[in-house]
Amino acid sequence: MSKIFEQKDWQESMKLRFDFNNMMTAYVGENGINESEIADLEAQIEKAEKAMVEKRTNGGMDWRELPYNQAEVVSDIKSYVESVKDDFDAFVVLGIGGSALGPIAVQQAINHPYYNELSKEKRGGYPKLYVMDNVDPEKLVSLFNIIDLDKTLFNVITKSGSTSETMSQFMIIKEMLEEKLGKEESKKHIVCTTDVKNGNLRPIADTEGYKSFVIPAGVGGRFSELTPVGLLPAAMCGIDIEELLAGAAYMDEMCKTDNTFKNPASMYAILNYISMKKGKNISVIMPYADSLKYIGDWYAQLWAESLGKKYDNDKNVVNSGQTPVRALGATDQHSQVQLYSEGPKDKVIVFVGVDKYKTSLDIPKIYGDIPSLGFLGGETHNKLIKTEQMATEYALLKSGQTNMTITLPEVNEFTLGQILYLFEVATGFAGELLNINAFDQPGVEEGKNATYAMFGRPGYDEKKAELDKRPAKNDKYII
Ligand SMILES: O=P(O)(O)OC[C@H]1O[C@](O)(CO)[C@@H](O)[C@@H]1O
Repeated sequence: MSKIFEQKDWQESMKLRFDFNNMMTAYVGENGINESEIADLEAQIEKAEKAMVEKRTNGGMDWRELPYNQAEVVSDIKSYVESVKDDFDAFVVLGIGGSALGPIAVQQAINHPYYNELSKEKRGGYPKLYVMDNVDPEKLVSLFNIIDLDKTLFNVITKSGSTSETMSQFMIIKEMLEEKLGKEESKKHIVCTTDVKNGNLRPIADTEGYKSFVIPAGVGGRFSELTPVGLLPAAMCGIDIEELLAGAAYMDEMCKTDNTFKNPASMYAILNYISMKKGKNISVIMPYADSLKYIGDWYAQLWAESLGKKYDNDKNVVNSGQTPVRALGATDQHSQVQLYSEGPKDKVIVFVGVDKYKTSLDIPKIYGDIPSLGFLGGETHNKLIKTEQMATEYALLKSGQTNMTITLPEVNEFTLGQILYLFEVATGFAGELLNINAFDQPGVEEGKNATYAMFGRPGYDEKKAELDKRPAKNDKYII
């Protein structure tokens, strides 16, 4: 008997739906998009499609093969997890950006919302998960107050192998472990995920004898969730990583068609591209499920770092991109929707809905004598959140604010794999339409280099001299 998720019917029932009616002029009015505007882009769309295929064939987008080429990696991860999970109560990820946001998003989506507070037995025998993605001293010190080093496994994740935030956390923890447990024993408490050869972490892992996993060379940080970057922390929390990859593969099939109106990734990119050209420079992602809240954080890095570029591929200054904003339904209806409804029409709102929540919650049939409360009684929170989502969609439609909805039949590994992969392909496609490089991030270098110079890193004397020449702050402007 095959497992349920391998059954074609079940997969079909778990297919994501992408509804872009409310992006179209026929529905949202003058702020919307006409089909003719999409038709006018035919040549550009064809060029983008060709570039996507070429990049995929020539190794320019290795992340697209991840759903298919990781049988050995998955097996290595699973046997490693089985061999260590009983020894540890906590699994701590040390990473930042693409080396942290995916692991957080997937774990929050799939597991119990209070996973860390459950007993180990209720966690299926898996350790608690903590993700340390900052160098705020208060946070790390506070972690040491609640974990027991003897029972903690640290996963140092860095694609470049050199990120100061991650490597400094590693340095602190390595010394603490060695002081407490001795050099030999502490090795069992560190597992590294990094490039096969580049950066400082690979030689350190090899010399120290740490267990390590590889981030494939052609996969950049924000596209790396489906590599051991995300797969190891997910498997360590009992998440079915084969199912995640199966969902991504399923979405890959959906994204192969050159029929734009059937291709969710290219349509997502096209609609946002046209919107950007019209000055809609904000991309609001608003899931109606707490479990999907952190998908917003992951998406924010993907969309912002990939599309926010000064130059296009022909070296023209374009200052492209859309600012991602994270919101949560229904919570942010009571903080941000006023702006979305009546503020500037400079946004595309992306609702992410769920058909079937993991649980159902009845509202008791009480206060029937108070009509403004009684109407809630006898209903469910499931119906209430769904209704609020539809009502907000309607309100934004009425106010002329372009919006679209992605619906997951359920939140599970298969649907999560689909949405992650959908956003990745859409980002690549948007990059092609914008004629920019969606896979680099030159804009973060200046800040990094200035940090190195101020911190006295060797080789940064020139940058230090440049910084020293910057104008002194004027007291007049400091209150
Ligand atoms: O995985 P790494 O190499 O430590 O990088 C972390 C993050 O830093 C960035 O390079 C930006 O500074 C992101 O692209 C990346 O996800």
